[in-house]
Amino acid sequence: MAGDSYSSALLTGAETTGELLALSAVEAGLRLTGVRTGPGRAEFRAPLAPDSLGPGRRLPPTLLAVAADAAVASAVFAHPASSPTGVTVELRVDQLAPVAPEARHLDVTAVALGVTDGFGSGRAEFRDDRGALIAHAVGMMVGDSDGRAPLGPGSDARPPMDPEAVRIQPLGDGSARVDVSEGLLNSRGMLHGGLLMALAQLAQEHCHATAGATLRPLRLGVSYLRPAPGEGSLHFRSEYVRRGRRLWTLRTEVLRSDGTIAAIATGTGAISGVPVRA
Ligand SMILES: CC(C)(COP(=O)(O)OP(=O)(O)OC[C@H]1O[C@@H](n2cnc3c(N)ncnc32)[C@H](O)[C@@H]1OP(=O)(O)O)[C@@H](O)C(=O)NCCC(=O)NCCSC(=O)Cc1ccccc1
Repeated sequence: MAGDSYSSALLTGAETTGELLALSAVEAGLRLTGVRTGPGRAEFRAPLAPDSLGPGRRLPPTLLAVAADAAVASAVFAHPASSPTGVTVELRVDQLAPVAPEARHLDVTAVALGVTDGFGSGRAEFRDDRGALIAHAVGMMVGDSDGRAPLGPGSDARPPMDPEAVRIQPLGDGSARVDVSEGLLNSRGMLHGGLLMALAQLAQEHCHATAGATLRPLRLGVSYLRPAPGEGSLHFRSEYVRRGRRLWTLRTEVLRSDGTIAAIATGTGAISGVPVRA
């Protein structure tokens, strides 16, 4: 399958998204597999290695963000009223609870909430294998109904992504740089939307560390304004919106090398370390 196999596999009546995700480099690198799909619905599963969890037994940011994007996109593009292909324009993830110590896999279930005039919204629930609700995501997709071709020359025929490649280069002023490599691209040849969210999370953690604080992430939302190209570098520039006694909100602009904004990420977290204020 070429090009937009991501969603077309769902529409051609595949019983599972496994065939698709086996070919999808980013999802395969995270061992995220499709369990089943149906009209306006998609289910995914990923193993949870005990040593892969973050502080407070949080889901790894990359798995959380990529699974959110993949699940919501799959559900929306599998909706009978949806265009078969398209892109993510808004994605928000709320982290609700830690993963149970004995949990060994993650189940992600997504449903399309509605598709109208080329736009579709969906919601995904993340549960550990004890059934506990860990996180939820909402997203909005826009279909390719205006006839625009995929960006290309993307391809799914790439080796699985190395999760270690999802990293930022911290800069001294609290901002960060990311060199976009081929392993981070989706089938359209642009930076995978879930990976952009994960990189924004890492960039925000770096900014908090520069401010001397540790935060427990509660919510991260990304607006995808323009495609993030599949080569070159991106600059993640962060600025605090508010620093309260319990909650801090940080806004991160993701800038392309031409200076235009590819995305805006807004994250809210709870202070869990003692902040050092200027
Ligand atoms: C197109 C739209 C969604 C809506 O735009 P509209 O309101 O209709 O406005 P407009 O048409 O003015 O375009 C706005 C700007 O965009 C540019 N441009 C647009 N189309 C193209 C093009 N074909 N090629 C090149 N550039 C294009 C256009 O030049 C303009 O730039 P300007 O402002 O003049 O400098 C835009 O917001 C966008 O691309 N956002 C990023 C979405 C994104 O990257 N999502 C994450 C990845 S997807 C994912 O993860 C899910 C998935 C996974 C795996 C596999 C498959 C899916």
